Amino acid sequence: MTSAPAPASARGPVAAPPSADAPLRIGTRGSPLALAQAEETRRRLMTAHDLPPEALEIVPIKTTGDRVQDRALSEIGGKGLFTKEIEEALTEGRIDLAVHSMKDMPVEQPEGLVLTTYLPREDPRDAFVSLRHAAIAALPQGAVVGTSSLRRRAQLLHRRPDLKVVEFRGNVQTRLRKLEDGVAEATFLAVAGLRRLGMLDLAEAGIAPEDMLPAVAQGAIGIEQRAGDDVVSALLASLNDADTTHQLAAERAFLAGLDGSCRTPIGGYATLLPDARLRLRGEIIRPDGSERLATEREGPIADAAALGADAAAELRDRGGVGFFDGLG
Ligand SMILES: NCc1[nH]cc(CCC(=O)O)c1CC(=O)O
Repeated sequence: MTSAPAPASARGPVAAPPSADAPLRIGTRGSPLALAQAEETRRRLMTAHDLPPEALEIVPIKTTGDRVQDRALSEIGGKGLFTKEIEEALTEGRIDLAVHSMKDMPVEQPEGLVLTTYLPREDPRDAFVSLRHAAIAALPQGAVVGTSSLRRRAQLLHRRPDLKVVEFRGNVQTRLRKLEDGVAEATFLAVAGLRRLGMLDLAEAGIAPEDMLPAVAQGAIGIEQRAGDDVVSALLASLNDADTTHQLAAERAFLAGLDGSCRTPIGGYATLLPDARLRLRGEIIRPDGSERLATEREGPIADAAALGADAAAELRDRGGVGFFDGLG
């Protein structure tokens, strides 16, 4: 027996808007930065749908990356460290959507989950943070710099092979204390994170992308949901930023083409041009900074992903097998 396609409401009565009794649950990491990003998402949903704050519940979730504080992130392994537990909660229906720093998101999502919404991107640049020095160029010979990012480490050593890089983990407050304690002369943080935390005054000016190419998706917040959850899709639809979507399509295709993970120093940043075009800059750097390979693509935004994949293929060929070997 055949039947007509099920109407959209076949899953039950037409969903009521989120309310204090049945709030929309927003999953996030519990760090101050992650909570600020979840709050921004909540504010945007409240404004877009005229909802009271109680209709949107923020649910903090601890991830492996939050739990493991004593080892370098690159040792524990790859991307997904900050997303796995949150995605499990989403799949199991304990939350309705998840807010992520796109920089920490693997290029592929687990079965049944989709990234549907990018908020307007914040400043993508890295910030130089130091209590004594104004910029990288002002650091004395042999100075110690703290970072846990393989990309920043490799980029820095490429420019300044004399510097010594030490592992620097923890949240912004922890890292600042380390600077005060003299563990390092300087560190780097994303301008976007500092701004969202209201701590931008800590940083000297952001570093121009020409001098330190940002990580793929740095500064962008993405919202993940269950595929086919029409209620959540409808609530999120008006929040998506088209420019950010095009930038990330190019950058994430570039990362995917390089099989990027936390273990690989990769920079990728796309900017929009007039006439619906886009420019992607990408680079790979050996972990010790000894070699940097860079490329650029320009084309219509409709080809964003193809431009990213093409740039990655070029660098893969030029770098050859083993380019990323030799992690210190
Ligand atoms: N890996 C941690 C992380 N993930 C996203 C940000 C910053 C915010 C952003 O890029 O949107 C940070 C901290 C930092 O790099 O300073």
